Amino acid sequence: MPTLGVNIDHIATIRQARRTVEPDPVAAAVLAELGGADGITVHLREDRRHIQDRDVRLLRQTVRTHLNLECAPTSEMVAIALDIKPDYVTLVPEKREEVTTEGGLDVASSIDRIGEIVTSLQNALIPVSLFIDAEKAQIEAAATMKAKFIELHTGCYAEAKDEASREKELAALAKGCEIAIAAGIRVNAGHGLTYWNVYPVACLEGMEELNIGHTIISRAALVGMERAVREMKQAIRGARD
Ligand SMILES: CC(=O)[C@@H](O)[C@H](O)COP(=O)(O)O
Ligand SMILES: NCC(=O)COP(=O)(O)O
Repeated sequence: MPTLGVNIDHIATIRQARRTVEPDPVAAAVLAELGGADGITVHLREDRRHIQDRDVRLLRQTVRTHLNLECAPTSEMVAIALDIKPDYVTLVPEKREEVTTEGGLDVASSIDRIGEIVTSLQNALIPVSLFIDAEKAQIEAAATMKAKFIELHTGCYAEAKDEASREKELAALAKGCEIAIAAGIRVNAGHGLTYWNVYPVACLEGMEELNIGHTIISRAALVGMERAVREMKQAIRGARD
């Protein structure tokens, strides 16, 4: 079974909605690890819409499992990664106006530019994962760059509208795993996975780690609601510890 990397971006989304100090993603990472997370993932976006530089620096010191820093392949982000030294870096595409990551990184069209970034990070002993679609040309480009990992983008699978399309997307992910593993690349996957659609992806041969965020943070907000209200009632009564 694959391991679970918990993406805590959207704890920071809630904090940034008020530009305050709570909820703290660093505290969320500790709780995620207590719950069994095998790794912590954060996406430091260029527009800093959720995770902040301070979060990544503190997480580097506090995460006890492994820290996966997702970032765009830009010189600013490479400099941050080289300074902070996460356990691995996942290069992802980024558009300022998008609501969430749309599609995988097109590494096949930028072998020289992205290959240089992969080499500089891996020379600094930071393994690189490339967040790509499960397409042969993209996987072969990742192999050319000698990236240690790929992360297969599961968004199309997650958004499939009917069973036939979901099966087609799952088959593409399975084929992607097969091609990558044959090329000596380790395989992770993520984006849009939920409690309801995760199992078939978890069963794919050779899948190492699933990075999951939004659905876990959403569920955490709901399963914690009753207790949070009870604690506020106690606080109003002056009875909170
Ligand atoms: C690359 C990826 O799938 C995650 O980083 C995801 O995008 C979560 O962050 P956002 O919600 O900011 O897109
Ligand atoms: N790389 C995918 C990720 O970290 C989490 O994506 P999501 O579960 O928030 O869609």
